[in-house]
Amino acid sequence: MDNLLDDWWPSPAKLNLFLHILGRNQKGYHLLQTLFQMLDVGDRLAFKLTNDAKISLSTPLKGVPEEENLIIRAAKLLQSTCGISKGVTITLDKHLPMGGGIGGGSSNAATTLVALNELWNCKLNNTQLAELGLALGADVPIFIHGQTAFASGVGEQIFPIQLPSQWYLVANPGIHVSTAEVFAAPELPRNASPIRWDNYKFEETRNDCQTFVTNRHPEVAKLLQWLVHYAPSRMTGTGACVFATFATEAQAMEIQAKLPEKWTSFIAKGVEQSPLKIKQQAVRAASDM
Ligand SMILES: C[C@@](CO)(OP(=O)(O)O)[C@H](O)COP(=O)(O)OP(=O)(O)OC[C@H]1O[C@@H](n2ccc(N)nc2=O)[C@H](O)[C@@H]1O
Ligand SMILES: Nc1ncnc2c1ncn2[C@@H]1O[C@H](COP(=O)(O)OP(=O)(O)O)[C@@H](O)[C@H]1O
Repeated sequence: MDNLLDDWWPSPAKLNLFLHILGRNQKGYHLLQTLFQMLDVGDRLAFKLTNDAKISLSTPLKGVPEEENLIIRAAKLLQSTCGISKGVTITLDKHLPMGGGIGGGSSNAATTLVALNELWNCKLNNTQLAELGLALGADVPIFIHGQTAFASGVGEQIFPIQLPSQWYLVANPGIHVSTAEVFAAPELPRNASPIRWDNYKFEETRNDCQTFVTNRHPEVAKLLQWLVHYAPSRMTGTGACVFATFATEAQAMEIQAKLPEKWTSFIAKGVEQSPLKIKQQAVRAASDM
């Protein structure tokens, strides 16, 4: 792990170990039950404060205009909410595939809110930060709380849990799936019965977006068929990434070594507390000293 007090702030990935769609709210957003598994790997961001009010990103993302980048949007939202006169230049070290269902954009937004809350001394608590973050994306609150958790509502009602230690091989079919496009599909099932968290078993759950996405994108179906031969596997979020579950890192590495080269992949450990939460606690402890 990086030095907890260096300039980098982690921006980890998540998996949805299952995703059930229960219905829709008045705004048309889907009401879900899901299990967010925090991972120990992801992007990282660094923040250099400036004395003018300008907010900029020194590492633009291809295909994402600066004003639409969730990092810039998060920084501007916090700056205006807290009446901050300082600015910041942000550096993004991007590793996570975009549009993969592993939450990269939402995680980047959450890391920006958490880091700048400390660096600008805004003094918001995590509940307030999560409320702000929800305006940027449904997945931002879970990354602010930074804990593996069951979630309901649009993902903002969070119930942290402990899972047995697990390793994941996360594979990318090389395509980008739009969340908005999946949720706009008329054929998506939207009538799941609520499950009780204390009865959770992976094999009794599913991802309600998976059939639609695998029908629409045969490459996701092929990848899933390949992985499921070796380990329990499923699509995460609205895709396109797929994960396979293992008890040890060595088992995950063994299957990764067999994965056809056309599919990229990474191995991650499932963690109870995200690297961002651990960094936030370390920075707060250091400033209390
Ligand atoms: C479905 C999930 C599960 O983790 O996965 P991925 O996007 O990571 O795959 C998320 O809740 C996604 O959250 P996020 O990616 O932040 O979505 P948003 O930007 O808020 O929404 C994009 C669009 O998807 C639709 N949307 C999103 C979330 C939701 N619960 N119901 C919806 O109908 C809305 O049309 C919205 O305009
Ligand atoms: N900082 C960012 N990182 C990644 N994607 C971003 C970012 N800011 C805006 N986006 C936009 O959000 C979309 C979804 O990205 P991402 O969160 O990685 O996927 P998903 O929601 O499927 O996990 C991207 O295709 C991109 O257009």
